[in-house]
Amino acid sequence: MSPFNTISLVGMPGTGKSTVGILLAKLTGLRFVDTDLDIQVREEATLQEILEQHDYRYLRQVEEDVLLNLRLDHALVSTGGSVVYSAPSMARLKSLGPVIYLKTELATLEERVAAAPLRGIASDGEQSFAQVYAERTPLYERYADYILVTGDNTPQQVATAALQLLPRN
Ligand SMILES: Nc1ncnc2c1ncn2[C@@H]1O[C@H](COP(=O)(O)OP(=O)(O)O)[C@@H](O)[C@H]1O
Ligand SMILES: O=C(O)C1=C[C@@H](OP(=O)(O)O)[C@@H](O)[C@H](O)C1
Ligand SMILES: [Mg+2]
Repeated sequence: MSPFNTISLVGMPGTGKSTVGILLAKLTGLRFVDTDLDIQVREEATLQEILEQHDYRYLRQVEEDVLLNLRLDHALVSTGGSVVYSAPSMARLKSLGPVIYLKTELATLEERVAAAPLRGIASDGEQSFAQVYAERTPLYERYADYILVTGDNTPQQVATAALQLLPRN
């Protein structure tokens, strides 16, 4: 039996929540839940289609509905970057277990996101990526139980470092 119940990863798009999350699920013996995928199944549309057919506020609302209703026990939860705009979602995640903020420098994130132009961001289209980073950083820091700076580490190294941060029951 895993010594962990629920562990959540938060952070900017491109920081590695999904990539590191599945590796950390394997290291901890937890199920892997990527809330972005549950949003897509619920809406029968990709995130990009949801953003095109509605707007970022709608995506944030769906994200909150999914976060509040999804089964999250014994799960490593990779969230979408906009989850921190929902206080109820963050309260639920924090009540279930530690929240780890994966922190990556802006320039690295910009490169990763530019390499995948169809991954949408749930923010006002008028905002630059740097403005979104500045707006969200204090939110990630506020909700984080642990802050893990990813640096130049590989996803496997980040997952191993995350495991070392966590207390065991
Ligand atoms: N530690 C890392 N080093 C190099 N590339 C990474 C790292 N973590 C993630 N990536 C790459 O960055 C991109 C975004 O990763 P992803 O896991 O989808 O981020 P998120 O879920 O936080 O948006 C992917 O192409 C992934 O392979
Ligand atoms: O940060 C954001 O606004 C978003 C991040 C995406 O997830 P990742 O953080 O996994 O890229 C996804 O939830 C959606 O496109 C909105
Ligand atoms: Mg992701």
